[in-house]
Amino acid sequence: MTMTHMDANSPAHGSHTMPPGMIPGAGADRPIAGAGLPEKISIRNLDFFYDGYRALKDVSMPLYDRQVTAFIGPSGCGKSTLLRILNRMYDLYPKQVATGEVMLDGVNILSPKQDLNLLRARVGMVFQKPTPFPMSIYDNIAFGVKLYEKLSRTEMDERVEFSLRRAALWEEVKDKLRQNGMSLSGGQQQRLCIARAIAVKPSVLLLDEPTSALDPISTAKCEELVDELRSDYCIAIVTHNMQQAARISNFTAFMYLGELIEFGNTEEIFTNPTKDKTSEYITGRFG
Ligand SMILES: Nc1ncnc2c1ncn2[C@@H]1O[C@H](COP(=O)(O)OP(=O)(O)OP(=O)(O)O)[C@@H](O)[C@H]1O
Repeated sequence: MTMTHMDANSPAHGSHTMPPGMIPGAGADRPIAGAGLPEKISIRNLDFFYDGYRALKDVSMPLYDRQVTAFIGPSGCGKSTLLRILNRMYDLYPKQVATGEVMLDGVNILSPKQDLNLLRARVGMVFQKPTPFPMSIYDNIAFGVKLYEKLSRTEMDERVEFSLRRAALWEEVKDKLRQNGMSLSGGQQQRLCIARAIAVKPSVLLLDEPTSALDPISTAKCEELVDELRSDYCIAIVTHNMQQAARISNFTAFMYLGELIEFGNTEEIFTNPTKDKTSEYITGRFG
């Protein structure tokens, strides 16, 4: 695959007829890293406001299918805000508004017509702190599934096993499925949350600093898991840990003060960034 840079800092002019692998307004619409890969999500001219405060400014970027994209940047640059838009988490708060387009499989999920329950099944989210429900390991998984599907007992058993296996937790919990999910270790709880997200058959997984509350061994396990999951899902991960971004992502988006400064192939971003700001950040000169 030929990797070239894009100029994500250029003003974007939304076009709906852009060939795949081009970003509207990216320089002279040059090909970008990942050209030719299928875009699961296309973010176009996205602005976000917290009660009038503009936290995201004209962000445009692709999230490729079966690839991991890391959002990096200093505290407050808008990483979590961007992630939370991708499953319309912000909709819970009346004074938070997104404008622009977030196309998921070609459909704008920012549209008021978007069914939010359906969206959140297709776009699963895992938070920084493990958040198992205060119920059994089995029910932690089954609870969400029941909201969307009517499964027989056998089918549900199979779904629970499938999800726990996929989250690399099955071997550790298969003999104690009726035990409370809160009794697991932090790392196991986080994998349970990943299993819970997987159980409703999403195609996108959003991970908001999923390892920042974990010890090094649990972190390594979680990173291995992300590596395995990339073959089936489009994954976006917010991380403060640049080594982690370099280890596990295929693409990296560097953000600063609500703007997307640079997007590209992770190796290129870390070894040969095009923007001074990116270079300053990844070499630890600020942030
Ligand atoms: N609920 C809120 N109300 C008002 N402003 C907010 C709210 N949440 C975030 N912001 C502001 O939006 C901007 C982006 O915040 P966001 O949490 O997305 O940044 P971040 O890059 O994820 O930061 P961190 O790495 O510290 O988690 C910041 O200026 C922040 O102060």
